[in-house]
Amino acid sequence: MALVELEEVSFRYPGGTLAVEGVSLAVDPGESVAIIGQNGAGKTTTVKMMNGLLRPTAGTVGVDGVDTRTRTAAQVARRVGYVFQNPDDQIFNSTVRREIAYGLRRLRLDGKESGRRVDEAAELTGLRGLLEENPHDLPLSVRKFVTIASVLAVDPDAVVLDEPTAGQDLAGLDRIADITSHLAARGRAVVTITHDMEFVARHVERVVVMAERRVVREGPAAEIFADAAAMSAARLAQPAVVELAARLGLTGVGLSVDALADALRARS
Ligand SMILES: Nc1ncnc2c1ncn2[C@@H]1O[C@H](COP(=O)(O)OP(=O)(O)OP(=O)(O)O)[C@@H](O)[C@H]1O
Repeated sequence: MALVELEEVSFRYPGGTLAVEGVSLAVDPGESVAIIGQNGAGKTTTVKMMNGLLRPTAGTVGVDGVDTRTRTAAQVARRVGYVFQNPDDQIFNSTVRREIAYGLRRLRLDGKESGRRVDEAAELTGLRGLLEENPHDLPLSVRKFVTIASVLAVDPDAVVLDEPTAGQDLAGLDRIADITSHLAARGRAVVTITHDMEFVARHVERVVVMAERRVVREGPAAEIFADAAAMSAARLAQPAVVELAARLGLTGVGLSVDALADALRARS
């Protein structure tokens, strides 16, 4: 059974904007999925429904087969964690330690287990030396890791990362890739919303393309990126390695620079 399943889901904001229309989408335990698409395509609204922050105005969202409408947002968040696009929408505690520990209060863990979870999440996100800092004094790229750590500490079955790579330098990108690998190794599902096609090409298996409120294409990353017409219709740029391979007339090369270099050597 899928861990998260959206069936014919639509969402209209109270102001009247129809943001998502007829979306069906399933995420299996342990899989890594990227949702890509132009601004305003409905990506954030879709994932907010996965974690119970928003309830669909039509259709159903199931987590482990249970309709999210029958659960509180806190109960759904325990299973599907959501890291906000803007850390400042999520952070409100006065130290990094308190911020990471905040979501654990609902889990009624003993002090030792709670401390262990905070330390592990801080280690994974590079925050070990910053636990007593006020998160609001830290740069945006680090605040993003604070929000990731607070979701990791809860250890949900699925983690949704909304634009995790925005504003990150190379070390930050590597750290995000390490975090997603760590989650995969633990059998957790990861759903990433991103405009960073290079990151998707390197680290994500399955891609869902959204355009104008709907899912317009989904499949293995290599297949989607090779479909120039679909990418262009969704107003998305192909990763450089895919575009270069196509221009060189090399097909089926995949998404890695190494594979492209091998294919070129083999041809010459
Ligand atoms: N709180 C809100 N109230 C009203 N309309 C909203 C709200 N949030 C988003 N929208 C609208 O819903 C539509 C979909 O927005 P959404 O944020 O889901 O798209 P997105 O694909 O995540 O875009 P981006 O890449 O810019 O984050 C847009 O037209 C947006 O303006």
